[in-house]
Amino acid sequence: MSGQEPVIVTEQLQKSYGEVEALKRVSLTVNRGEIFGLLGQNGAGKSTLIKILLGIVRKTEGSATLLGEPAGRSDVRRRVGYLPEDHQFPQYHTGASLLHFYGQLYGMSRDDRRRKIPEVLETVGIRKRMDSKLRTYSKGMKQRLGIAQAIFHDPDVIFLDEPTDGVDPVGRKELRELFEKLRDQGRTLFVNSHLLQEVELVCTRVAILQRGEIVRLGTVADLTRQEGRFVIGLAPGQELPADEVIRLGYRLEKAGAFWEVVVNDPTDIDRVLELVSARGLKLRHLVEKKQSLEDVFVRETDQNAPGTDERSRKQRGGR
Ligand SMILES: Nc1ncnc2c1ncn2[C@@H]1O[C@H](COP(=O)(O)OP(=O)(O)OP(=O)(O)O)[C@@H](O)[C@H]1O
Repeated sequence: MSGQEPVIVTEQLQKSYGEVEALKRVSLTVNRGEIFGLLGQNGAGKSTLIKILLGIVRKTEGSATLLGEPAGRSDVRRRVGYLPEDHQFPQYHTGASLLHFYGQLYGMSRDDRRRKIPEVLETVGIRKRMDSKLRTYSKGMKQRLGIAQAIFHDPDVIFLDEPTDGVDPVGRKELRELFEKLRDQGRTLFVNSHLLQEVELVCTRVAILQRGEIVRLGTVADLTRQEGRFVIGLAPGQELPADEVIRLGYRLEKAGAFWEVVVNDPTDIDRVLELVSARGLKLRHLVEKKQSLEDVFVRETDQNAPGTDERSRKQRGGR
C-alpha cells in the first residue's frame, strides 16, 4: 500500500569534503511506494547523497534516516538494494553464480537462492542466459543483471544509479514496467539518471540538485506545467475570433490547426471558452501546455555555474 509513510528522510543534511561543500542543508522526504528521481549536473552532489543514505559516506551535519533508522545501520542495509553506476562484475561469473554470490552476502539460504535465481532473472528478462559467462553479455544484459542483483533479496528501498544505461528502447520500456511493478508492490525506488525522458516517464516526483542544494522539487506534472498556456482546437473549418481574444487581454498565436492562448491566470481560460461557446463554435481540443523535464532542467541548472565539476566543464568544451 502506498501513502504518506516516509521511507527516506533527510533534514538539513550537509556534507563537506574539506573545502568542497558537496551538500548544503538538503531536506527531502521520499514516501513508501514512490519512484523518486534525483537529477543534477555532474558534481551536483547526487552520489554523495546516495552514499550517505547507504552508509558508505559519513554526513558532516544534519540527519539522514532510512526506513525510520539512522542511515547506514547494518540491519537497515539488508532492506536496501543498490545498483551502482558503472558496476563491473567479475567476468568469470555467470548470471546465476553472481546472484549466488550476492545472495550469500545478503544471508539467503542455498535453497532460497536456487529457487529465486531463475525467478529474478526471468523478471529482468535474461533467464535464458543465466549459465553464460558475463563476458558474453551485452551492455544491456549486464545492466539487467545489475538490477536483478539490486532486487534479489526483496528489498524495501531500491537505489538505482543510471538504471537504463546501455539498454535499448524496448528494454527500457520493459524495465520501466518492472519499476512500476516494484512500486505497486509497495517498494520505494530512488532513481538517479541523466536520461530525463526516462525520468519523466517513470518517476512520480523529482528533485533537481544544483551545487549541493535542491533548487526544484515536485511531481513531474507540476514541474512541467506551463501555467496559463493553453492549446485550443476547434471543429474543422472553424476559426477562433482572434481580435476578441486579444481584446480580453490575452496573447494568441496560431500553430497549425490549433491556437496557443496565454492567459494571465489559469482560470482565465474559462473566459475564452465562454467566448467560444457564445460564438457558436465547437471545442474539440483543450490542453494546458507542458514543457519537457529537460527544458525545466536546462533552465534550472545554469550551464556555466561556478562550482560545477571541473570534469563536466571539460565535457562541455573546456570553459
Ligand atoms: N571523496 C571526495 N573527496 C573530495 N571531493 C569529493 C569527493 N567526492 C565527491 N567530491 C566532490 O563533491 C561534489 C559532489 O560530487 P558527487 O560525486 O556527489 O556529484 P554527482 O552529482 O554524483 O556527480 P556525477 O553526476 O558526476 O556522478 C563534487 O564537487 C565532487 O568533486
